[in-house]
Amino acid sequence: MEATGPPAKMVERREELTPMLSQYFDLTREYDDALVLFQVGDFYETFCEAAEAAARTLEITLTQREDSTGTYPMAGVPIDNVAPYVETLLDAGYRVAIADQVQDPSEASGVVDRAVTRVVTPGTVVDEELLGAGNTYTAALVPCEAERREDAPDHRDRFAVAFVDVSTGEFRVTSGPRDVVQDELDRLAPAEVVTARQPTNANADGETESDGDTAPHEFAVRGMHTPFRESAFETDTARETLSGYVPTPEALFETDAELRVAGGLLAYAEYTQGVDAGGLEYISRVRRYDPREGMRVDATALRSLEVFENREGGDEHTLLGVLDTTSCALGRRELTHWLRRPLLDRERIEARQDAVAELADRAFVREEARDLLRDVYDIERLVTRVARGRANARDLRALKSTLDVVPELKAVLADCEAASVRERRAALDDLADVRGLIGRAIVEEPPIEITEGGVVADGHDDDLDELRATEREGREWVADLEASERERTGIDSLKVGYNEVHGYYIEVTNPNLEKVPDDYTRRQTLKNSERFYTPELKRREDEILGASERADTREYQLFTDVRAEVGGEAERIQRVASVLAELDVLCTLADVAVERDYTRPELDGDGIHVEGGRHPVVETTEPRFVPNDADLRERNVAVITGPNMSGKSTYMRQVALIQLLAQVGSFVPAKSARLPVVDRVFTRVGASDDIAGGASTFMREMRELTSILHDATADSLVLLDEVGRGTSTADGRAIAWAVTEFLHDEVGATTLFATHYHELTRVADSRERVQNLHFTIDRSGDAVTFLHSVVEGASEASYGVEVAKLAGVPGTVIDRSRGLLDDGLPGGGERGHAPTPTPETRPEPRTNGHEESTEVTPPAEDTSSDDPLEAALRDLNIASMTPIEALTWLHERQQEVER
Ligand SMILES: Nc1ncnc2c1ncn2[C@@H]1O[C@H](COP(=O)(O)OP(=O)(O)OP(=O)(O)O)[C@@H](O)[C@H]1O
Repeated sequence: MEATGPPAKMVERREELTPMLSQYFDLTREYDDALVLFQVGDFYETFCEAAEAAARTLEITLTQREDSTGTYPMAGVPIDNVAPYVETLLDAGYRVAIADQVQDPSEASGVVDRAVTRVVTPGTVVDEELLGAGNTYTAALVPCEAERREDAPDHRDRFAVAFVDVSTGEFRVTSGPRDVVQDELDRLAPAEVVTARQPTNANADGETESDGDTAPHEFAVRGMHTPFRESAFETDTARETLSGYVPTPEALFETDAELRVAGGLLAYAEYTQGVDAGGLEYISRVRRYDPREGMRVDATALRSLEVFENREGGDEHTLLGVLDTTSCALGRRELTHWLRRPLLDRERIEARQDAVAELADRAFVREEARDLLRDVYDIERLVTRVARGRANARDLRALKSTLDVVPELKAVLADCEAASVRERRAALDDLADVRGLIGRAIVEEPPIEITEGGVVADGHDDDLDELRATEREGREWVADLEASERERTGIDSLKVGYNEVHGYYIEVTNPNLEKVPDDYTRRQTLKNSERFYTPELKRREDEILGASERADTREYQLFTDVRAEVGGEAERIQRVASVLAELDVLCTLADVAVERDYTRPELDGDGIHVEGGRHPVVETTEPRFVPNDADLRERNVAVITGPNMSGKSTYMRQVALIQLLAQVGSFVPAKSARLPVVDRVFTRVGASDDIAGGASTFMREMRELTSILHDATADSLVLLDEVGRGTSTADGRAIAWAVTEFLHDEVGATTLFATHYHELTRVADSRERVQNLHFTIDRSGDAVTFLHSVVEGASEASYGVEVAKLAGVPGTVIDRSRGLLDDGLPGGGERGHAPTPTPETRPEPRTNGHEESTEVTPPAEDTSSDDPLEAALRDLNIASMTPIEALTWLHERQQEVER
C-alpha cells in the first residue's frame, strides 16, 4: 500500500532521529500495512510520504517539522474529530493504525510512551459514526489442505471460512467446497478478507511484502484483502487463541482448517481492536454452522430477484424494502439474516409461520409488542462497547431502558400460544440484576463525559455520598457568607464570588475599604474594588475543591466498576438482544402479512401451486397489478412466451420470491399457495437485463448456465430469462432447446423459462412435464393493451411489431413489417419460425449422460439466400429487440435500400 511502512527518509537517518520520530519510525515498521496516525498532543500526525498521502487524500495542509536532524513533511488531523478522516482513508483503501499517547505527559521523564491502540480496517470498524445499520463482516479463509486425502481429491478445493462482526460479536465458522464458500462470501459480503500471509519476498529485515491486492485464493470478493501473520493460522496457536473464547475448541469444529481459520480470525480481531489474547469478551458466540442448513441463494439470484439491492444498486424497490417495517435496529439486522438464509427444515419454517399467524391474528398484542420494541436501542452493539470499556454513562442508561422493556414485553406476550413465541418469551431473561445495578448506580440523565462527575447516583456509595456532603456543606457555608459578612462589616454592597484562577473571594468596592475587618487578606485589586479572603474562607475552599476532585475520581472509579460488572454479563445481554431481534422480525412479518394481504403458504411436497400470486415489490408500485396463478406440480417446466413488456420476468421472479418468502417463514403475496421446500434458487437472466453484473458476454452467460446444469437438483427452482440471446438466433435457439430438455430429462428441477424463441414452445410436444404459458395482450382494433395475465399455451405471435408501433415506429415501416411477417421475406424466406421438427429431427427423450445433450438437433433453419437484406432480416430476432433498436435497424436498412 502506498505511503505505508517506514518512510524512506527516516530509514536513511534511523540512527539520528529524535526520540519521538524514532518512536514513529518503529510503529510504522511494526504496522507496515497501515497508515499510522501518531498522537502529538491534540493532533494525530503523519510524517514524510504518509503525510503527503494524507494531505492529498484528506485535503489537509502539509506542513514541515524541523528539528536538529532535518526537515520532515507533516500533516495532522484533530483528535476530537478524527472519525470523518478515518472514514476517508478507509474509502481510499487504507488501513489506519491509531497510535495514542499511553502515558500522562506530566509523568513522562523523556518522550511520552505511545502505542497503537487499534487498527481500523474496512471490516473491523467499531466507531458508531463509521458503521452502517447493517452488519459489517470480516472474513478469513483457509484452504483445507491438511485434510486432503488421495481418495477424496475434491478436498483439494475445499476451504474453511470464518466471519466476524466486531461491532456485535457475531462469529461464525464453516467449511465446504469452493462454490459453497463463494456463496457464503457472496451472501455476507465481507468488507475485508483475511488470509495467512505467505512467506514470500522476505527482504533484508526479514519482513514480508504484502500481497494485498490479489484475490484471496482466487475467490471473487469486493472487500479488501488483508494478509495476516501466518502463525496465527497454525493449529496450536489457533487453539490457544480460541481457548480464550470457547471452552473446548476442538469439540466445536469439524475440521482442523475450521479451527485454524477461527483462531486466525480471532487473532486478527484482537490485533485490530488493540487487545491482548482473550480480550474480546463480548465475542462469546463462536458458532459453527452448516451452509446446507439453509436454502442456497447465490449472489446472482439475490441480485436478479432484487432482494437487498435493486438493479441499479440502490435499496429502493427491493424485497427488504417492502418487508422492513421493523421497530428497531436489532430487528432490521435479523430480518436481513433471515432473508439471506431461508430455511430448509419444514418444522422450523412452520414454527415461524405459527408465530406469524398468531401475531397477525392478534392485532392488539402485535401493536403493543411493536410499540415496546420501538424503544429498544441497538444493545447488541451497545453491550459490545460496554464490554470493551468504551461505553459512557448514557450508554448504560440506554441499555437499562431497553432492558426495562423486557418484562413489559413478556407481559404482552404472556398468553400467546404459538410455540415459537412461547419459547422466545421464556428465553427472555429479564436481567433484573443488571437493570437494578444500573438503576441504582447511574443517574437518570447523565452527562456524556464520564470523568467530570454527575454520573453516579446518590446512595450508591457511602464514600462518594460523604464527599458530596462535604462539598455541599462547604458550598452552603459560602452561599450564606455574603449575608453574614454584610451584617458583620456593615458593607451592604459586599459580594462573595468565585473565579477559576483565584478561587473564592469577598469583594468590597473602593469607597467601603476602610470598613474592611482585620482578618481579611487581600487577594486581587480591580479598578473599582478589592478582593479578599479570610482564613476560614480559604479553609472551606480547600475543603470544597478537595472533596469535589476526590468525588470525581471516586465517581469515575465507581462508573468503570459498574461498567465492568455489566460487561461481565455481556453474554446474557447478547442472548436477550437476539431474542428481541427475532420477536421484532416475527411481529414485522405478521404486520406485513396483514397490511399487504399475504396468505400463509402450505408446505407440501407436490410442487409449486400458487393461486393469485403477486410480485411483492412490483405490486407496491403498480396500482393495477394483475395477480397470476402458477401451477408447476405435474408439469414443472414452464416455457413462457409473450411480447416484450408483457410481464414474463415479473412473473418468474414473483414465483421465486414467493418461494423464498415461504422458506423465510413469512406469509406470501397470493390468494393461496401450496409450496415445496426448495434447496436452491438459480437465476440466469438474459444479457440485456443483467445490468448489475457489468458487461455480460455470451461466454459468461454460458458459464452461469453450466453451473446451473451441474448443480441444480430435482428440488431446485431455476429461472431462465432469455437464455441464448447473446449469440446468433440459430445457435441461441438450439441451446435454449437443449437446455430445456436437459433440465426436464436429467435434472428434474422446477424451471421457468421466459423466451422470445417461439419455437421453444414445441418442446412440450415431446416432453410431458413441459407446459407452455404465455402472456396475453388485447388487440382490439388497432390498439394494443398489455393484460399482464398468464394463460396456458403458446402465444400466437411475438407481437414485436405491435410493440414497435407502440413506440412510435412510422406507419410505413410497421405496415411493411406486417406484410413481411404474413407473406414471408422477399426471396422465398419463410416467417421467422423454424419448421416443426420432423420425427427424425425431433429429439428423443434422454435418460442418461450429459454428453448426449450436444447431439440434440435444434430446429433447423434455412439461411440460403443471396440477398443481404434478406439474410440480415432472417437473422434478426425482432422480438428480442427494444422498439428503439428495431426502429434504428429499420431506418438503417431503409437508407441502404434508398441509396
Ligand atoms: N402482473 C402484472 N400486473 C401489472 N403490471 C405488471 C405485471 N407484470 C408486469 N407488469 C408491468 O409490466 C412491466 C414489464 O414487465 P416485465 O419486465 O416482467 O416484462 P417482460 O415480458 O419480461 O419484458 P421483456 O421481454 O421486455 O423483458 C413491469 O415493469 C411492470 O410494471
